[in-house]
Amino acid sequence: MSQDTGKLSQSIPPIKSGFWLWTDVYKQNPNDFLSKERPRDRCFICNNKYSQQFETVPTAYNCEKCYQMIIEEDFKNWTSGYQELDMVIRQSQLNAKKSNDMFLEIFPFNFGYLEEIGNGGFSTVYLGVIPESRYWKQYQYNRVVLKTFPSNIITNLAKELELNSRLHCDFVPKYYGITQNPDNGQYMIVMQYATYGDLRRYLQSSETLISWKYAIYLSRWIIESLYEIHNRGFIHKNFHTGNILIDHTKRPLIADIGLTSFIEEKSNEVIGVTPYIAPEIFDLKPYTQAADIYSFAMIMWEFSSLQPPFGKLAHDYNLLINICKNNLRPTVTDTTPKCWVDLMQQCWDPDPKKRPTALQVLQKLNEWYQCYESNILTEDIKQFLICEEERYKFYSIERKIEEHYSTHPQAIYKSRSMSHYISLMQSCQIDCNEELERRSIGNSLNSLKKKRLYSNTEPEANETDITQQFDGISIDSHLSKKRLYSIQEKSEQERNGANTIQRIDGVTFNSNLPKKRLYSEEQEKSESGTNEIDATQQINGISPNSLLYKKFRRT
Ligand SMILES: Nc1ncnc2c1ncn2[C@@H]1O[C@H](COP(=O)(O)OP(=O)(O)OP(=O)(O)O)[C@@H](O)[C@H]1O
Repeated sequence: MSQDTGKLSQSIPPIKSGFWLWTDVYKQNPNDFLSKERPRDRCFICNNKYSQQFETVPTAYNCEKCYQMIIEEDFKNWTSGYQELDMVIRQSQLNAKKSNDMFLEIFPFNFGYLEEIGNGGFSTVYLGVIPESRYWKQYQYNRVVLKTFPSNIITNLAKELELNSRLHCDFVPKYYGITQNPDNGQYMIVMQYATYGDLRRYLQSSETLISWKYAIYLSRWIIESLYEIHNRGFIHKNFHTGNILIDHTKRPLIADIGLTSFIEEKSNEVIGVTPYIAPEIFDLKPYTQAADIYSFAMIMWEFSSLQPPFGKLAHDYNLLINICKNNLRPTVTDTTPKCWVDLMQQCWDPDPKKRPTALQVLQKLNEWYQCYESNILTEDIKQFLICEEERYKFYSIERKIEEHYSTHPQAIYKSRSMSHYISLMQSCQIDCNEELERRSIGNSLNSLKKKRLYSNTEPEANETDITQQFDGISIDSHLSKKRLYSIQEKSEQERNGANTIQRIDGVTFNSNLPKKRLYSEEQEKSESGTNEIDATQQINGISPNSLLYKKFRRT
């Protein structure tokens, strides 16, 4: 048997075992096979009484021992071409105990006409018809989704399959196995087709105006699914409305579990859709489940506005800086009940520790849903009812206007690597830290001078921070602004411009320090021989064009 060839064995020989015995009998006379006369309490192969009945379709009521034997016997007859993939498929087959348990297999590439129905950051998604497979009968002729997987990340495919089989439950789409396109060698996942596509498109589709009641219903399912994921110790890490699928019963399913968990192993690799990524992730803080809650807040906002977050803005470095450093969040719409806003705002709190857990959000949404269902008019439900009407009036007109959905050409809702932005932010952070460090040295050296400066003001009372901004990045320096100001003459402030903006290498530095006043103190200090460091800045070794700096240099 060839391993790691990158080629799926297309001609899998039939095996002479219980499977084929079973399928042969079934093929010849399915009614006979399923007839009542057939002893249901005995294994079809060894005829022994079951200790534990196995209901998996391929074995149809074999005992565990025979099931295991048949499965293992068949291992030598197929390969995906990759050992790690084979391992995952084998394990899923051994683990399958009930008919709806994950049972992965290799499908021949014979899915009829493939219709492209979507594409994400890394895959293209097609709709096809499942062929007759080696084991399964029940899905035959059903529509399935084929999702491409670049062959250079076959480990991801194995990981995604493994995680899906480990997580297997009814809130993730069912995975049936893999196939390979013989024309280009591309591997594809064969998975359940979610009839209504992804939630982003579903919210925007012209036929459905999602009422608040339905928004609560859907978000309750979504958070319950997230809770299940968290409860199993996972973090989704790429939670956005493109990865939430709506099945034929209009229930949400959480997709892309495996890919996102895989990212965990590459410590610095952050992949996702900008508006849904929690700000702390850009600060290279470790992923926690609270990051998923932040993403959920964006999904809540999407329910309220029927638009993707930050759709009118370019998803660039500027936006990131505003989100991470200025706590920029999407604007709350008028037709959103206050209780929804409150919960959403808690979920997008910049401090991950202050965000509620999935369970807490679930409890809240459950409470709303139950009250709504039973017409219990709590204060929250009254808010929903008022907004329901407003929402209907507003969106029935607004949604017809194309502009409502039009997004900025640089608003990107496909997952992509954030490494570039993270390095940019890190280098800026380093500059800022260096500046702070420099200042703290300066401050301690300044202590003598400050004592003198403050001597004619009240102690502590006027203590405050000076906030400086590098293009929106706030740096709190622990200088005493008010104190400094209090000894400042107003006219002097006006003359020298208290708010000095310097632009260095495209980075705006906005210092509120009264420079001249400081300078005069600096000058005194310099003259007295102390190594004074001023309140102006040096970034990346480029000196600002400030009077204070120049004068200081001269001294
Ligand atoms: N099982 C499915 N049923 C129906 N539509 C699907 C299914 N899987 C994916 N799609 C559609 O294809 C789109 C892209 O798929 P998917 O999100 O899995 O690709 P991706 O490359 O992993 O995306 P991402 O950008 O999130 O990484 C989805 O947003 C959805 O519209």
